[in-house]
Amino acid sequence: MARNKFDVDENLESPFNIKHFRRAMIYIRRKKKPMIIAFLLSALSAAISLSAPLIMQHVVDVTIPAKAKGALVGWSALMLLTIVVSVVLATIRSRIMTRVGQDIIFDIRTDLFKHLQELPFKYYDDRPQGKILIRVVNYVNAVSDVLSNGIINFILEIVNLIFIAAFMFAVDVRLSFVTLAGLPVFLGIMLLIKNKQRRAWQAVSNKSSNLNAYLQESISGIGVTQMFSREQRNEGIFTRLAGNFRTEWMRALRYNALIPFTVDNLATTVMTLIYLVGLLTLSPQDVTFGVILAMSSYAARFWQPILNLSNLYNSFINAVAYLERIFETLDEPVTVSDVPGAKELPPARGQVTFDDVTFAYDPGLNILENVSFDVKAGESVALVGPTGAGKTTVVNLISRFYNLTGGRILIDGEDIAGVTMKSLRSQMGIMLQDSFIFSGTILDNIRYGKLDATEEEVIAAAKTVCADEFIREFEQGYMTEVNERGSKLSQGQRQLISFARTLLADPRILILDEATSSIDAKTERLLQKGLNELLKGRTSFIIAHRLSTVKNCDRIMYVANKGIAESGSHEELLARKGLYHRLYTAQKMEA
Ligand SMILES: Nc1ncnc2c1ncn2[C@@H]1O[C@H](COP(=O)(O)OP(=O)(O)OP(=O)(O)O)[C@@H](O)[C@H]1O
Repeated sequence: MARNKFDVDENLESPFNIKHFRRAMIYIRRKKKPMIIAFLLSALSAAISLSAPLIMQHVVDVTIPAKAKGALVGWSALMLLTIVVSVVLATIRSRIMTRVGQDIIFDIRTDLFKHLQELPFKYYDDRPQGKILIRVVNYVNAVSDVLSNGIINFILEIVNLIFIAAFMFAVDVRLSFVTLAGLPVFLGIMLLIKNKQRRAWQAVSNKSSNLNAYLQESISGIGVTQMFSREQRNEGIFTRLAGNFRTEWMRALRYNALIPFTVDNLATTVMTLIYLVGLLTLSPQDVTFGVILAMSSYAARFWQPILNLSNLYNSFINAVAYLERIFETLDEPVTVSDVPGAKELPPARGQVTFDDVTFAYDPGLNILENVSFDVKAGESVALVGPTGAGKTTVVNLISRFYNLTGGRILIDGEDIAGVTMKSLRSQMGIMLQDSFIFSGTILDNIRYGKLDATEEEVIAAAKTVCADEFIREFEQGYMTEVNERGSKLSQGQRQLISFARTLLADPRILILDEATSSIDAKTERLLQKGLNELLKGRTSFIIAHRLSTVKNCDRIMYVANKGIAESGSHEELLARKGLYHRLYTAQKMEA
């Protein structure tokens, strides 16, 4: 059951959690060196630019009244130099930090992808793909700047603030307190909106996730949409989801905009107060024009880092909404994995035993109950039965795509729960009805079964399963580029490629799930020869609705009522005149 359908929001985690940032530090710490360099460059650049008001004060109060033209030129040149140096330093820092930001994106994304590759089928069963994609692509992008520049700028703005305050207090203590008077008001407003703002950004992340999920689903199902002329209806759904996103975005921005608005107004009020208090206390010994000028410049500078800090705070709040989703994915347990001390499954002979196996996808809803059977090495077994009876489930369990609810599955007497996944799956070949084709050449796609296979081996495998002929008909032959999911190829062609891929992998246990259903009768007859080659000496499980394709199997198991209702050879089952007999006669009559 899909836990997070495209129009169902993912649960919001309620309390604000600083642990997400602490955890993000793992990525940031790896970039400690360039970040320290960037920080020092910024601090230097800030300190240099801070000396400008002091120069200005000296020029207004001393150099100009003394009419010292030479000194004036000297001070002007120094001022220019401070500007040039701070710009150069800022540029170098920006280069370093862009790289750091990209490195952090790279690291998080690689970790996410690695983890996603290990997550069990159950994880993918439960959520729309679009909601997974958005985490790896968009969310990681969204947090990169905060985790790189954001951190540096945060420290820098604090240092900047301390510097400015120190310079300010050095010039005039009274006027400095006037400048600080706006701070409590500002902090009060921040505290008031903090939680609402965070929830608003969480809602934005949910709505963009929903939108993405629907978009992804719509693109995947475009054929069905057009066939059933559902375009208008889908457009309506999309518009609704896009509208939800817009509404939440606007709401979140309202909170964000409130902060600079407050800062701007406070800064203006403070400046006015400085002029007012300054002019009221103006005296040649105490508050000179130079002091007022320097103080108003510092006051403007003092509120600038506060504005920057509040903008950074906005970005942090926004990033938390994304970080919690990213870490949630990284924390998703790999429930189907190697147990501690898992051993290698030795090269298998191929005996498969189900020992009292019970299985449920969703707790309490058993699909198989207390199923036991034993398949000898090299035996070919057909699984037949009504739709939804559990045939695919049986073969998915042999490959350990899911954990059992009860019982054991043994290969050559070895419980598959105790062997490494790699050693187990490398000995199994699975061919599904929807053979997946990756973007790349046909050659690459076949070679997927054995990465070090030579071109000759690939061609030999293709020949065995009768794929060689159609591949050569393409202008580029084996080098023909196919798109993701193989949309350039017919379903049957995709299956033949997948047959070749599996043959190349040379598995001991073979699973064919409706693998021949899309191949026409003529090709299937041709393929039968290849298929016989493929099956030779291997244990095989063949799921097929077309009974004509499985009657030669050593054993036929009729899956029904949460277990194996009938088992025997074609002849035996026909003689029994039970479920299989009924199904077979029904199909014969249809033919
Ligand atoms: N990922 C899943 N999550 C929850 N339930 C599932 C999942 N996959 C299958 N099921 C349910 O398990 C039951 C058995 O499904 P399974 O695919 O094994 O049947 P099948 O016999 O192979 O069917 P078919 O002949 O149509 O391919 C069905 O009732 C199905 O609804």
